[in-house]
Amino acid sequence: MRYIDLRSDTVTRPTEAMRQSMLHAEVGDDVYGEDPTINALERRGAELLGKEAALFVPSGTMSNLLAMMSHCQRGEGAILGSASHIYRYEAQGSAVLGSVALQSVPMQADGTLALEDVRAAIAPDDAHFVQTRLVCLENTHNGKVLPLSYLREMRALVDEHGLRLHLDGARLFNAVVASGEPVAAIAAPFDSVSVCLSKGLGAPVGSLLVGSSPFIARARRLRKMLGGGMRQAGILAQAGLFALDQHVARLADDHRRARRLAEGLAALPGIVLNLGEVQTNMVFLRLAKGESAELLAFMKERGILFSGYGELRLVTHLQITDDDIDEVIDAFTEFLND
Ligand SMILES: Cc1ncc(COP(=O)(O)O)c(CN[C@H](C(=O)O)[C@H](C)O)c1O
Repeated sequence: MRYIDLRSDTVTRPTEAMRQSMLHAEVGDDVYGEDPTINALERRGAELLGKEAALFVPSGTMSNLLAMMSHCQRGEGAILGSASHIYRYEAQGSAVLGSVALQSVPMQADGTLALEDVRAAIAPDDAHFVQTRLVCLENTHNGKVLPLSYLREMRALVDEHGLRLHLDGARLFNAVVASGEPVAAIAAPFDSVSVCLSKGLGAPVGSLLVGSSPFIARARRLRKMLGGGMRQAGILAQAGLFALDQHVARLADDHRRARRLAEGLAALPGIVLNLGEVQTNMVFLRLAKGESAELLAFMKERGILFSGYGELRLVTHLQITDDDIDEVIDAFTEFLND
């Protein structure tokens, strides 16, 4: 059965054209630095984001973990949002494996961290406290784009305190396409950026961690320590190169479909949805009454998948078509009329 799978943009599958491109990728042993396709992808990532170097990593979770462990020594602290992926959905790996103290602050509705909350969370230089070293942001966060002006304000704050700034840019290119800002401009305020190739960009595997040469050299050693050293992974890196060439501009299609889905659902009685929050490929909604579990079961029977507990999340991506959007709106209409 073909599902209309709106659970996440992590479910994207390589297109036939991407597979063909992967088939002929040149490969080598990446632990020796000899995989020409991985080397090309890392160069491309560094150039695109305006940084010195980049590292191809098997997942966004590992990419963020390497960033945290490369910026922070054992016992140092990182300030991040209480609803951020690093804090909530990466098994607190940077605390468990990197001994990084996670200093969470509330996230604003728009995905930002209030500057005053971050300032207040910076530990005093006193042996009773951790030494705060890093601040982490996420862009997009739950599909929302952080304003460039805000990123620059946060840069000024971290500079004021001699801290570093990391971006979990799992969906950075969604932010680029939605904002019209060049990717290098969004990356500029950050010391390091993690970018997922395996979400909306449609590669089967992988992320790029981008930063200074010394930072990436340390991250590369830590990746090996964590067992992330790869061999002939140029086959996967080629998918990343293909995605950067062919799948960035088309993210606008995902955003358009998410908007159309949100407008269709918002018009239905019994759906609680904030259209203003639909800025890229994610639609969040609640039922005015009734159980989400019942809705999810009803939809699954009709070959429609999405996720969430309480607040439901529907994510458009490469494999979601205009007809799929119509079908989902019709299924919601049927559910609500029952
Ligand atoms: C902002 C952000 N940063 C990092 C990651 C981790 O990427 P992977 O480790 O899955 O490659 C994700 C994955 N997010 C996944 C999803 O959205 O379905 C799940 C929740 O892990 C993410 O959303």
